[in-house]
Amino acid sequence: MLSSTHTIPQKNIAIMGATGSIGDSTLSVVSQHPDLYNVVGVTGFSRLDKLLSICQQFEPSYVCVAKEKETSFAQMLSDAHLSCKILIGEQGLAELATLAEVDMVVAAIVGAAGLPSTLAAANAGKTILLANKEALVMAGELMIKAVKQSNAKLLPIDSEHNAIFQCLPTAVQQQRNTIHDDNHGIKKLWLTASGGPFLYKTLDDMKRASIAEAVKHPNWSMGQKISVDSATMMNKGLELIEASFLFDMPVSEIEVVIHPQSIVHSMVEYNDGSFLAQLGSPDMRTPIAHAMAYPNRISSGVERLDIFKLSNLNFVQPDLEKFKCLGLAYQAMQQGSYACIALNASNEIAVQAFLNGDIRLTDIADINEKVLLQAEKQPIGSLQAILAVDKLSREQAHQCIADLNA
Ligand SMILES: NC(=O)C1=CN([C@@H]2O[C@H](COP(=O)(O)OP(=O)(O)OC[C@H]3O[C@@H](n4cnc5c(N)ncnc54)[C@H](OP(=O)(O)O)[C@@H]3O)[C@@H](O)[C@H]2O)C=CC1
Ligand SMILES: CC(=O)[C@@H](O)[C@H](O)COP(=O)(O)O
Ligand SMILES: [Mn+2]
Repeated sequence: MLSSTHTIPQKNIAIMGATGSIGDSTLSVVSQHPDLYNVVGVTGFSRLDKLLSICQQFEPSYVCVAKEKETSFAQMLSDAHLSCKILIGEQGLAELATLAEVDMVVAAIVGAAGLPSTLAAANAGKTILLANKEALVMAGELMIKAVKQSNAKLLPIDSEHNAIFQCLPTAVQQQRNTIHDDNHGIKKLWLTASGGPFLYKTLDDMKRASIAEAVKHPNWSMGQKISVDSATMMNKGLELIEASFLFDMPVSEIEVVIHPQSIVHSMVEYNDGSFLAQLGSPDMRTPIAHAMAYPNRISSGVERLDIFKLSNLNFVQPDLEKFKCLGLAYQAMQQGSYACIALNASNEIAVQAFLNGDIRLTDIADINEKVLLQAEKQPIGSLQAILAVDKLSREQAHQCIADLNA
C-alpha cells in the first residue's frame, strides 16, 4: 500500500524555541519522519545543555543563542566536535527565520521575545507554524498584513486554533479568502478552555495558591508561563485575541466555553445548525504534525483516543468574576491594538513576578487591569510603535508590583 506521504518533498525546518515544551513535541514528530523533515536551525536561551543534546541528535547547520552565551556555547560545540554555525541574539533569531534554505519556521519562543523573528518570517514569505500566540496578540494587524503581502502561510499549532483551522472550509484554510470576505455560512467560533487547575476551587483558594499548584495543568504538559496563564485563564484571553486575528472574526462572534476534559479542542458553528469539532488526546504532537504535513497527514506518535472511554464531556460557561483576565482580553480587543499590547506586556511581567514568589496568583489580574486602565489610545502601525507600548506597559506593571509590596 502506498504511504499517504509518498509524494511530499523533504522540508527544511527552523525551530525557534527548540529547548521548550513545543520544541520537544516538534522534535519528537521530526524524529519519526527523518525522510520528510530536516532541522536546519534551532534556538535556545537558558538551557544550553539541552540545546547541545538537540544539536548532537539533529545536527542542524545553525544554532542561535543569546549574546552572553555565545562563548560558552561555542566551547560546548567544539568539545562535542560539532561544527554548526552560531547565530547571536535577536538579530540571529531573525536571520535564522529568514534563511533562504528554510521552508518552515516553528514559532515557539515564549512571549514578546518571539515577535521580531516571527514577524521577520512572515515578511520573508515563510510557512509559519505558530505557537507563539503573544506575537499575534501584540502585532495581529502587522502580522496578517505581512503574511498577505509576502504570500507567507500561517498555520496555527496552538491546539484550539489548529482545531478551528481543521474545521474551516478549504478556501479559508488556504488563505484564498477570510471569514470576513465570505462567511461560508459560519456563525460562531467556539474556543474550548480547560478551566485550569482552579476550576473547582474558590477565588480564596486561588489567592493562596502555590507556584507548584498553579503550574500543574490538569491535562497538558507545558512551559511555566503558559501554565500560569491557563490557571488565571489569561491564556484563553490571549487565545481569543489570537483567534480574532487569525480567522478575521470579531471577538463578539467567538465564544469561550469551559470543557474540563480537553478532548474537544474547539469548534466551528455553521448557520445550518452544524457544529464541527476536532477531538483528540491532549498532546501537542497532533496539531504540530497536522501543520507540518498540511495538507497531507502524517503519524505523530500520539496515544490513540479511546472513544469508548469518553463517557463524560462537559461544556459550561466561564465565571468571569473568578477569571477576570478573560474579561480583560475582551475589553482590550474593544479598546484596540495598543490595549492588547499593554495587556500582554503587563501579564508577562506579572506572571514572572508570581513565578519569582513576589506576588499572589490573583494579583496578576489586578495588575493587568491597572495597566490596561493606564494604556493610552494611539495608532499602532509599526514594530517600533508596538515595542514602545510594550516597554511602557512593562514599567507600569513593575510599578504596580512595587506598590503592592510597599
Ligand atoms: N507548551 C504548549 O503545549 C503550548 C505552548 N504554546 C505557546 O508556545 C510558546 C512556547 O511555549 P512553551 O514551549 O510551553 O514554553 P517553554 O517555556 O517550554 O519554552 C520557551 C522557549 O523559548 C525560549 N526562550 C525563552 N525566553 C527567550 C528569549 N528571551 N529569547 C529567546 N528565546 C527564549 C526558551 O529557551 P530556554 O528553554 O533555553 O530558556 C524555550 O526554548 C508560548 O508562546 C506558548 O504560549 C501554545 C500552545 C500550547
Ligand atoms: C495545549 C494548548 O493549546 C494550551 O493553550 C492549552 O489549551 C491550555 O489549556 P487551557 O488554557 O484551556 O487550560
Ligand atoms: Mn491553546
